Amino acid sequence: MSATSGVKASGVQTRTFVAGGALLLAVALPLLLPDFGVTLLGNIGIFSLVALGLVLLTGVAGSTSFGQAAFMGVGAYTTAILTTRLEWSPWLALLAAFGMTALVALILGAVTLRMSGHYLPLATIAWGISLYYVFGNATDLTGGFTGLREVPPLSVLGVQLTSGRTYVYLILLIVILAAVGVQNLLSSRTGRAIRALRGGSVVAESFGADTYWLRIQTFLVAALLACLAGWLYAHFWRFVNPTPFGLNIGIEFLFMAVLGGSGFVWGALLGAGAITLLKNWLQDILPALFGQAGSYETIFFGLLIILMLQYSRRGLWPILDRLVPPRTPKVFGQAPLLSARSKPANGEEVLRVEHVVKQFGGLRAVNDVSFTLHAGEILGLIGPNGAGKSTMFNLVTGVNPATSGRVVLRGRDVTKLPARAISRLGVGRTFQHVKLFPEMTLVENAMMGGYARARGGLLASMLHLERRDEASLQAEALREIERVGLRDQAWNQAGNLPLGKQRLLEIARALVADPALLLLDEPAAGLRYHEKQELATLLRKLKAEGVTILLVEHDMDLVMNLADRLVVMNYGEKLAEGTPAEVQRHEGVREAYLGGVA
Ligand SMILES: Nc1ncnc2c1ncn2[C@@H]1O[C@H](COP(=O)(O)OP(=O)(O)OP(=O)(O)O)[C@@H](O)[C@H]1O
Repeated sequence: MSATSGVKASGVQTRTFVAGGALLLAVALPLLLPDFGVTLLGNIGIFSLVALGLVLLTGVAGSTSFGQAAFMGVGAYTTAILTTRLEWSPWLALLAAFGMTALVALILGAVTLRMSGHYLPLATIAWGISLYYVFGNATDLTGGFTGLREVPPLSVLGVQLTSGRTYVYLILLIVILAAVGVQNLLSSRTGRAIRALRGGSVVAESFGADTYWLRIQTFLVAALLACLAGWLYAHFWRFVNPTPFGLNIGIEFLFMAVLGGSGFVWGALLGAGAITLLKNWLQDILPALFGQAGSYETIFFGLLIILMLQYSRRGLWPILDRLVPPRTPKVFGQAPLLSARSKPANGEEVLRVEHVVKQFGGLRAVNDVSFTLHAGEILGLIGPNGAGKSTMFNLVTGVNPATSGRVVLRGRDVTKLPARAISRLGVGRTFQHVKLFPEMTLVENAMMGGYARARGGLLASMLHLERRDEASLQAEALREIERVGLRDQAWNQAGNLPLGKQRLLEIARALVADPALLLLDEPAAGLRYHEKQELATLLRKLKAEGVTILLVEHDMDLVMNLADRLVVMNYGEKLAEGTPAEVQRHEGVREAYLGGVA
C-alpha cells in the first residue's frame, strides 16, 4: 500500500491540468487583450504582489497591516527619484528600495510585534497616513501632489520594455515566482511555524520557534513584496504621484486578500483580479447611475466585505478549490535520520524543582514546591481543581517564569529560560486543551514537533532548498504517528480525528521533538473508557522504551495504575509525595482530595 493510499491520483492530474490551463491563459492573455485590457492585467499583477504579502501576513500569520500601499509607495518613489533625478539604473534603485523598505519594516515590526493586540495595525495606519503626506509635501524631491514624470522604462537583458504587452509578461513572471515562493514557504518547517502564529505563540514556542522573529520576518516579506509591486508600478506607468499609495488603497489591498481568500496564496491573485475589475466597472456605471461623480465603489466594497465576512469568511478561493479533487500530500521517499539527542541513563535525574513559588498578584498559585523526576520514570502530578498543577507545568516548560525557586533540567538551571529554549533542551509537551491545526494533515501537525531538529530558514524554504531536512522530518513524523497507533490516518486532516486520537497525535508531535522529558497535561480529559485504555497502553509502551514522563491528570484510576510516584498538590502547596500506594494511605490526601476514591 502506498504511503498516501486513499488520496486519488486523479487529484494530481486534474490540478496539474488546471494549473497548466491557467499558465497558458496567462501567456495568451497579453496577446489577446486590447491595450486597455493589458493595462488592467498589468495592474492586477502588480496588486497581486501586495495582496500576496497580506495573505502571508494577515491570512496566515494573523497580523493586520493597513500600510502596504505606503510600502508600495516607498518602492515606487525610491525608483522614480533615483532614476529620474540621479539617473540610476532601475535595478540598482530596486535594491535601494528594498533597503529602505526593510529598514522601515524592521523598525515598525520591532516596536510593535512584541506587543499583543492592535499595535501593529495602528502603527501601519499611522505609517500609511504620514507617508502619504510626505509623498505629497516633499515637493522638491517627489514633485508633490502632481508627482514625478518620465520615469524610464525597464530594460531586461538589454531590451527596453516600452510596450505594455512585453512589460506585462515581466509582471506575470514575477507574480508567479513570488506566489510559488510563498507557497513553498508555507509548506516548509518555517511555514508551519508561521501558520501556527495565528492561534498565538504558545505552540510554536513550545517546539523551539522564536515567534517574535518569525512575525518580524513575515512582516518584512509582506513589505518587500509591496515594495516590489511599487517598483514595477513606477516603471509600468512611468509616472508616480501619491494617490495610489494612500491609506484607502491600503484598505483596498486588505479587501483583495480577504475577498480572494485570506489564507490562500492563489486567492491573492483572485482577489486582486476581482477587486480591480469590479472597481473599474463600478467606476464606470455608478456615477452614471447616481447622476454625479464620486467614489461610490468604496461603499460597494464595504458592503461586499460585510457580506463576505458574514457568509463566506474564508473568501472565494476555497469555493473554487472545492471544484477540483484535493491536493495530494507531498510524500518524500527514504530520508536520512534526524540527529537524536543523548538521553539520560535510566535512573539519572532529569528534572529538579526546588522551592518553586509562583505569585499572581496576591495569589500564590504555587507555594514552595520541590520534587525530582528520574529517567524512565512516570511521575504523576495530581490535586483538586485550582491546586496549581497547570501553573507548575507552565513553570517547568517556561511558559511562565517562577517568582522564586529553581527549575533544573538535566543539571542545567532553566528557571529564567523562555519556552523555546527549554524545548530545545529536550522537553516535549502536550496541552490541556488540544492545540492542533485542524486543516493540516496528521503528518504536518507532527512535523511541527521537530521544528528545532531541522534547518531551513525563510529564504531556503521559499527556494525549496530544505527538502533533505523536510524528508527526514516527515519520516520521523510518520514513525511517531505509527508509534501512537495512527499510521492508517496519517494523511487525513487532524480536525477529522475524535478528541481521544487528537490527544494521541499531540503526543506524537511531542515525540518528534525527541524529548528527554515528556510533559502531558491531562491527556485523558474528555476521553471515553476504551480511549483511556489505549492511552494507558501507549504510555506504558513509552515508559518501557525509556521515555521519562511528567503526567498531570485528574483520572485517579489511570494515574494510580500508571505512575511510579505521585506528587499531590493542594492550594498551591505540596501535600504529599510517594508511590501510589503510599499516597492512597496518606491521611491528609484522603481528607483533602481523594476522599472515597482511595
Ligand atoms: N495567569 C494567571 N493569573 C492569575 N491567576 C492564575 C493564573 N493562572 C492560574 N491562576 C490561578 O492559580 C490557581 C492555580 O491554577 P491552576 O490552573 O494551576 O490549577 P490546576 O491545579 O491546574 O487546576 P485544574 O485542575 O482545574 O486545571 C487558580 O486559583 C487559578 O485561578
